[in-house]
Amino acid sequence: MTAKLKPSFVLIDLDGTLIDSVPDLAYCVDEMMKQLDMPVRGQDAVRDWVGNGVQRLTERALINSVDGMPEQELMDKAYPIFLELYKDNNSQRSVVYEGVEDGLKWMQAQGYRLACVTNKAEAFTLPLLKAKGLHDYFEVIVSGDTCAKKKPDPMPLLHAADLLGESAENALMLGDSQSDVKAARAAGFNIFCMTYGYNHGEDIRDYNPDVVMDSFAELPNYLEAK
Ligand SMILES: O=C(O)COP(=O)(O)O
Ligand SMILES: [Mg+2]
Repeated sequence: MTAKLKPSFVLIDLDGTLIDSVPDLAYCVDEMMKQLDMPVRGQDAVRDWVGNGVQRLTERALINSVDGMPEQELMDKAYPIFLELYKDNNSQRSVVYEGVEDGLKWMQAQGYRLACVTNKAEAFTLPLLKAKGLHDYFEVIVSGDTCAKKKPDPMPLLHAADLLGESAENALMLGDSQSDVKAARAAGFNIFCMTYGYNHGEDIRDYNPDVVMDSFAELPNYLEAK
């Protein structure tokens, strides 16, 4: 990409983009597995399973695979255990990526309105953003259970645009996964992706985002003041 963009507003993904939440998610997955007398999965496996919400993460942990479904009976037993654990272990092990806070401040100083759009359920999104001091950067927060559909569907992105009262045309999404790229394309947004995030073990470059960045510190290379 050569010319700098001047998007109408900026939507930002949470897990793998703003915050490395895998340490807490993996802790909860492994504690759940122990309670079920099943083998623990570890952070490396969990990192490849994040991005489609906590229900899908629980299903993947139970079958130890990104694809497929567990027996309903096992899921019915496991999911409430995971929810209870994640309620109490939502942020203490999670870390805001380097450069993120300065990048958020920089975008605001350029005149950009910011929204967060995540597949994480609202009961976990809001406490995590608050605990990490990021909540107040966002005018709008759309969680995984805010709309009838999650990313990769464009619905949560378009809902955020609606809540901001902004046109979806020429908006920008910052994300880390193929769900972010697909949702952004379907909504007609530009999409920049972070190399450090989670994309089910695949290189995000294979999904052709407009820009691939190693840090929010690179944003001034691609955005001009509004
Ligand atoms: O999988 C989740 O719970 C959330 O993932 P996201 O913040 O990257 O959308
Ligand atoms: Mg993500």
